[in-house]
Amino acid sequence: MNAIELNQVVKRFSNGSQMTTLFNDMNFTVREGELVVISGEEGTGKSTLLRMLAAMTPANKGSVHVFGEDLLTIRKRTEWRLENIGYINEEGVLIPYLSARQNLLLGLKPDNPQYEEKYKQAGEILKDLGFSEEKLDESIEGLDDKHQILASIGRILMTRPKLILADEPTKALDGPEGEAVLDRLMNFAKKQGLTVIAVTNDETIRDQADRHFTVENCQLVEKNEEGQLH
Ligand SMILES: Nc1ncnc2c1ncn2[C@@H]1O[C@H](COP(=O)(O)OP(=O)(O)OP(=O)(O)O)[C@@H](O)[C@H]1O
Repeated sequence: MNAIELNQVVKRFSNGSQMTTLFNDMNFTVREGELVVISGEEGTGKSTLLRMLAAMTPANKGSVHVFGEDLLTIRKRTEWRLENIGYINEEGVLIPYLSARQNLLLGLKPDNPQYEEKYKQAGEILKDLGFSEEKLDESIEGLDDKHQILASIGRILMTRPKLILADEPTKALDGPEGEAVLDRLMNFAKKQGLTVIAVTNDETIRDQADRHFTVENCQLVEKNEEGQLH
């Protein structure tokens, strides 16, 4: 099954008397389990694309299907999003005085029958993302920026999303640090067979992706390794 199918999508915004067209008759298909990177200039609509895929903003024309669900007519939008989408951006929300593991377990009481399983799952996710055993139980405020971002990502992965939409989550980190975080995320997704659409200009991460697109002339244009059209 295709994870994503966009057909003839038009997306525009009006700012007063001015109309900005971001996408015009745009088509985009992603298979389940693919890792896709989208890069390109500021303001071309990359974040808007991710928000359309998360049913957070509708297309003006055309059709948007995610895991077979028609996002223009979907009824239980919030539930669907919580069940299927892991939306990762710069704004991680963590409780600073709790540990990374406790943040992943938020809302779950120790007497919940699922607690033990979730406790184990939280540890596994954080270790897969690069946490050492002792860092799992250190409070968030004692962790470096890289581990704080990884913990935010871990919290999103706890909901077992099928589609990860990552909008420059490592913008605040230095090149190699940010790269290491995205690398962990990509490896996690590959191992779990998750589908990923990541917006980043990091070339190393781009090389790890199955496919790479840029937004040009209101279209998603697929690039090969040399940055040329297929
Ligand atoms: N809700 C909105 N209302 C009006 N205009 C909007 C809205 N959301 C986005 N835009 C406009 O659409 C354009 C594209 O924005 P978007 O954030 O999708 O681009 P981007 O490629 O992700 O850029 P960046 O790399 O800066 O995040 C911008 O000019 C922005 O001002």
